[in-house]
Amino acid sequence: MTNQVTIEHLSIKHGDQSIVSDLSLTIDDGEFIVLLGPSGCGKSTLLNAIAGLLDVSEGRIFISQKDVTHAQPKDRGLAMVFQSYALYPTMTAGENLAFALKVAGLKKTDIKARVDKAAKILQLEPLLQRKPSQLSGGQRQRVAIGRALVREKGVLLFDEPLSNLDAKLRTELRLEIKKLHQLLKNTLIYVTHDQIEAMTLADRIAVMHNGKIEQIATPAVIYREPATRFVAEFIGSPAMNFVTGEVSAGNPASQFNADELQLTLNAAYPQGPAELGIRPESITPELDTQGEFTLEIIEYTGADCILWCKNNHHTWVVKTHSQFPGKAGDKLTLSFDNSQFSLFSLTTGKRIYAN
Ligand SMILES: Nc1ncnc2c1ncn2[C@@H]1O[C@H](COP(=O)(O)OP(=O)(O)OP(=O)(O)O)[C@@H](O)[C@H]1O
Repeated sequence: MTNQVTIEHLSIKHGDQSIVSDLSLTIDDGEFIVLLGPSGCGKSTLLNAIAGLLDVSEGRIFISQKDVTHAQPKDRGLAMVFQSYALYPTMTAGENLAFALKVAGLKKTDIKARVDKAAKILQLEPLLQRKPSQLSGGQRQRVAIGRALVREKGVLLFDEPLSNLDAKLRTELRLEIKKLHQLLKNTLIYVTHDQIEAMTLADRIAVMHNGKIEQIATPAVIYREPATRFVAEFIGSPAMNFVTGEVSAGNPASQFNADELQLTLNAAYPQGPAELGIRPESITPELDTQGEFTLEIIEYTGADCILWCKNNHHTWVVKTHSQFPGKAGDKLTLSFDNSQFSLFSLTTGKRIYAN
């Protein structure tokens, strides 16, 4: 049986407020999908609807080709991991892992086999006798993940599982989740507002905004070819630079003209007003006493330097190597990579593609 998840024209309301509207999405068997978006965009609402924890107003949800739109959570063929762990505090880690299987009436030997297997995968064997209060945050979350694994469901849902952990533990557990997916190949739907988590874990990222999916694509496509201005600005740190101007004809390539920038593009694009977006690492700085840009601030981050450069009242954020010799007040020339940029419509915010 394949563990595909299909969502068709899903709408969810709270009172008369629309939280998710007409959303459709197909998640392939074994795929790792991350739902990413700013706070309040509806990610958890969508996940909870898939889990069966809230009612949907319109639309259908299919799991493994079965219509589960109105099915009980336990009958959907999925298991969920929550941000808050939700472990039973009076039970040991081992009892927490076994609990749902006991309730489901599994034989003792089967329960032990499944608990032992999950404990081995998650390196929980030495901790099985401890209560949650005797575990660290990372260990508790591993128990919570184990509790979902022992149920041996084809679809796993994760709701911001790492957000209660400190940065180092988050990185460690992120890797464990990735390994886990490579090993088990479950279909995995993972909610986060952390773009590093999304970029590193996902086969495809669904970027959400106001209850809709703005773009669903591989991390590389989301980063290099954002479909909308919103996605372009939301993904990447420091954020993409934007400048409003005019695309004019040129043969074979168009020209982009703004007060702050004139750039010959790499191909012919539809003429007219547009917004150009360019990532900080697609701009190359060079010290030049005759340069038109002034270096206002230089930030050293260890691996890189972030430069804040000004011309015509516009500030450009540039990412360069950590050995860059400039200092505040220096004059610069900036070279803009004309193969690594995005153009957006000023009216719709949608990406403008070459003719
Ligand atoms: N029970 C509820 N009643 C009314 N409004 C709700 C309810 N639950 C959520 N909302 C609203 O629905 C919207 C989406 O919430 P949701 O929790 O899905 O967002 P999210 O993208 O997961 O955000 P976060 O990252 O902050 O968890 C928010 O505006 C929220 O205020």
